Amino acid sequence: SRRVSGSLNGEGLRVGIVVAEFNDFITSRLLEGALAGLEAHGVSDDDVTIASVPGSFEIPLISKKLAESGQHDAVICLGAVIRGETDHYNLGAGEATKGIANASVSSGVPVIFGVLTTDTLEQAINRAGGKQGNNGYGAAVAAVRMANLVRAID
Ligand SMILES: O=c1[nH]c(NC[C@H](O)[C@H](O)[C@H](O)CO)c([N+](=O)[O-])c(=O)[nH]1
Repeated sequence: SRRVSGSLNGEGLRVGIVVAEFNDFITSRLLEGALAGLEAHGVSDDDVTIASVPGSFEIPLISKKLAESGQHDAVICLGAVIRGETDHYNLGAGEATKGIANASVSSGVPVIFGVLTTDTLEQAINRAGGKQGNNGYGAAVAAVRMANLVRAID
């Protein structure tokens, strides 16, 4: 049998990042983590494009546009949907998740889900550079691996 895997070598890869401004106390840290992860894996800063959107609900459209542009080998989506009193949480989180998955499958370009969906701000903080690490960094590693895996398969 043959194994096809996505290498961790990000040299030459072009990566788009869509980051939500809502909860920017959290999302700015996710962005820092993602940029650190890309750099640690050899992606040149010149090959990284960052697009800011108002909130996670707007991520699907811009991630789809970046993916379909043909200018990026992967797109990373960063946001923080924190369950507040409003049921905005359920609507936003579900739509963002579905929209991001659709952007990837419909474009054929890896679109990485780096949107925190937590009950509390503390949980989000812990996943944006706190005790549980930084989800942004993990999203960057997934982006490199998926971009290389798609290249290996195509
Ligand atoms: O990214 C988020 N956007 C949120 N709302 C804004 C939404 O994403 C859109 O930007 C807004 O509805 C305008 O379309 C959130 N809440 O309302 O709770 C949230 O927790 N996270």
